[in-house]
Amino acid sequence: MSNPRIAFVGAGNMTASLIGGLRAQGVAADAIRASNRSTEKLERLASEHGIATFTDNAEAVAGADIVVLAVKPQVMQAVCRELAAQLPDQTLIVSIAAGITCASLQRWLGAGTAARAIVRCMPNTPSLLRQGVSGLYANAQVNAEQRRQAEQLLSAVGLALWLDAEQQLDAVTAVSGSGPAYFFLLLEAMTAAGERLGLPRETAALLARQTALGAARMACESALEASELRRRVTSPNGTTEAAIKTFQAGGFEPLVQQALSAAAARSAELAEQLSK
Ligand SMILES: NC(=O)C1=CN([C@@H]2O[C@H](COP(=O)(O)OP(=O)(O)OC[C@H]3O[C@@H](n4cnc5c(N)ncnc54)[C@H](OP(=O)(O)O)[C@@H]3O)[C@@H](O)[C@H]2O)C=CC1
Ligand SMILES: O=C(O)[C@@H]1CCC=N1
Repeated sequence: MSNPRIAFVGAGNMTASLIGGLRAQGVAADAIRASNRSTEKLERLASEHGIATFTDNAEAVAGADIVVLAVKPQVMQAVCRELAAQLPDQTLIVSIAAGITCASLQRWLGAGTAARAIVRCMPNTPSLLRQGVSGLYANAQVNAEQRRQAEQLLSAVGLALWLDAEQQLDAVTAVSGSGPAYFFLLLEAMTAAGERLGLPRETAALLARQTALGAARMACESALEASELRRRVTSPNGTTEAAIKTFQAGGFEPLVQQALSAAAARSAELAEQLSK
């Protein structure tokens, strides 16, 4: 099956990014369908991409080779139970929901059926610009062709990295799923600090944003480690050293570790709570 039919259930931000990425890669509009509870987002997707849209999830998934579950974690159980009887055993299920395990999906999609082929992914919001990164985990039922299809789907919006263990998705969520928010927090703090140091707010914001973009591109495009790139900015006894020493005296690295551990723990806790 070289041109799989893909149905998206839930037509929010992540679905809009994925469909935009697939269409930009040349996937035909008639290979893509989407459903959503309300109509506004569906109308936008239909007019931007010419895809068929539905308010009935069962209608959207009929005949699909791949069903992408892209609703919030809290409504996933109800959506799966509603679709369980509609999905043939061989359908590839791709879930992008945070903290919903393959075991829960399998149970909700029909305990009586054969084990489902499920790929769990954790993308992030830069997918909107096709600059995302996703961690992917496939259960044992996913065959080589389905792995390739899932990778192609997530690669349409950025990098797609396979994981060996489902549990690693908690760490991926902590690093890259939630990660854009950490950089935005740093931008907010740097902008406020620049303003307090006497710059107009817009100038401080522009300096901070462009610096983030330049630093991210250097980190991505250089063969050097981040630590070496940092060392090259840091003149002995200069201004950068003064700032870095202040960050470190305030416990910057252990604080980052604590923050990411809290995100990973919350991801595991959500999985536990939502599995009931
Ligand atoms: N945002 C992020 O940074 C990331 C999010 N994720 C995961 O992606 C998933 C989607 O997130 P995101 O796109 O941001 O969320 P959104 O809230 O933008 O999209 C969810 C969509 O699901 C729709 N929906 C709700 N209930 C149903 C239903 N019963 N049937 C059909 N559609 C329904 C909503 O419709 P309506 O508008 O009518 O309520 C909404 O459009 C989540 O599970 C999240 O955990 C993963 C990685 C990163
Ligand atoms: O904050 C959250 O729970 C979701 C998962 C990753 C990004 N947003």
